[in-house]
Amino acid sequence: MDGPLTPRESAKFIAENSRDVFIDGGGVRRVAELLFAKVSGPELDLGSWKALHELNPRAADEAAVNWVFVTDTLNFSFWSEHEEHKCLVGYRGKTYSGYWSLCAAVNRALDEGIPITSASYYATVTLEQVQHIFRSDTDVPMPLIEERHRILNETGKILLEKFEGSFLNCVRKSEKSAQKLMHLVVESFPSYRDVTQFEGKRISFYKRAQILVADTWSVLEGKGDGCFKDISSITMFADYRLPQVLVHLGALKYSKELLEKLLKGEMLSYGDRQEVEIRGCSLWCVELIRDCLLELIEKKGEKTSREINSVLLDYYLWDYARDHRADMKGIPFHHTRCIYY
Ligand SMILES: Nc1nc2c(c(CN[C@H]3C=C[C@H](O)[C@@H]3O)cn2[C@@H]2O[C@H](COP(=O)(O)O)[C@@H](O)[C@H]2O)c(=O)[nH]1
Repeated sequence: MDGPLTPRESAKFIAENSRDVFIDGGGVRRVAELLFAKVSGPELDLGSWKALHELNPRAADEAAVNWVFVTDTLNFSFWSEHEEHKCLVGYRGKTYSGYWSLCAAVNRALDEGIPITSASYYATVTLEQVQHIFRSDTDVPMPLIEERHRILNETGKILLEKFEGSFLNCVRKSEKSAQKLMHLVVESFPSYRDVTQFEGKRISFYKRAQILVADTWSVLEGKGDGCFKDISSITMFADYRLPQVLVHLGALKYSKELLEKLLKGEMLSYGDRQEVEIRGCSLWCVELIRDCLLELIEKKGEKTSREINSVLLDYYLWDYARDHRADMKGIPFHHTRCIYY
């Protein structure tokens, strides 16, 4: 049986058939212009992955690659039903929420001498140990903690069996191809198989596999084993924050019916038509923004040796969403509880 459409093909197909989510051409151009002003700045640069984020590893060694692997294996579903009542993790004097609470908990465990990034440890870690490692400073635990435990055991065992316990061996098997690495990850690790149906076709988003490839590229600083010649083929990562920021910036629009549903905080299930339309149109929207930005650079003759790709645009927009949380208060994000994003 053929594999699913690639994430890019999936997104195009969804955008062409979407009923409740729409891409706004004017908004796409405005976001491209916002990004054009940053094109020579520090944010749209590979180095920002370390420079702007104190919890990310400083090193570019095997331990750092294994830090990225365990973190992206658990990189899903941090949202809470009530924004003011959520999981928080204090680390080195700062309090972290959402995705960063995961990274803070991993670094706290390492400081406590718990080898949470070692497959030989997390392949057999117990639920109680996982609950301790990812404990919250509030009475709201990290969501899906049992699923996180199951996935750690499953993923650790496979990494030991197939890749001698180190994700760097998986990277090296991909011969510096981002696509080969993404597919090797999806074939080897079941929890990364972010695949569903739309209008009778099998489609893929591979959100965690794509961000894993991107974060591996970033932690290795685009050099050596991380010098992926085809990194530009990786698309944005279809999570629940990017749609919110794209609506906030006017590049994406929801139908009245869908907006009302989201404002009520109604849950959407993984694979629901509207959930797929939100993820697919967001992905396609970022592809169009990238195309528009590259045209602007060409037209205005902005001399930049720098590579502009969907990964760097995604990182920038995700960080923008983080930094503009207050401005985005009125813009709902869709609530889907799953292990894929
Ligand atoms: N599209 C996209 N989705 C991303 C990320 C990241 C973390 N990447 C950072 C690390 C290094 C880079 O420089 C990035 O700054 C997490 N997520 C997703 O967001 C959601 C969590 O959101 P909140 O509840 O607000 O923390 C959840 O689905 C999670 O899977 C990204 O970069 N892009």
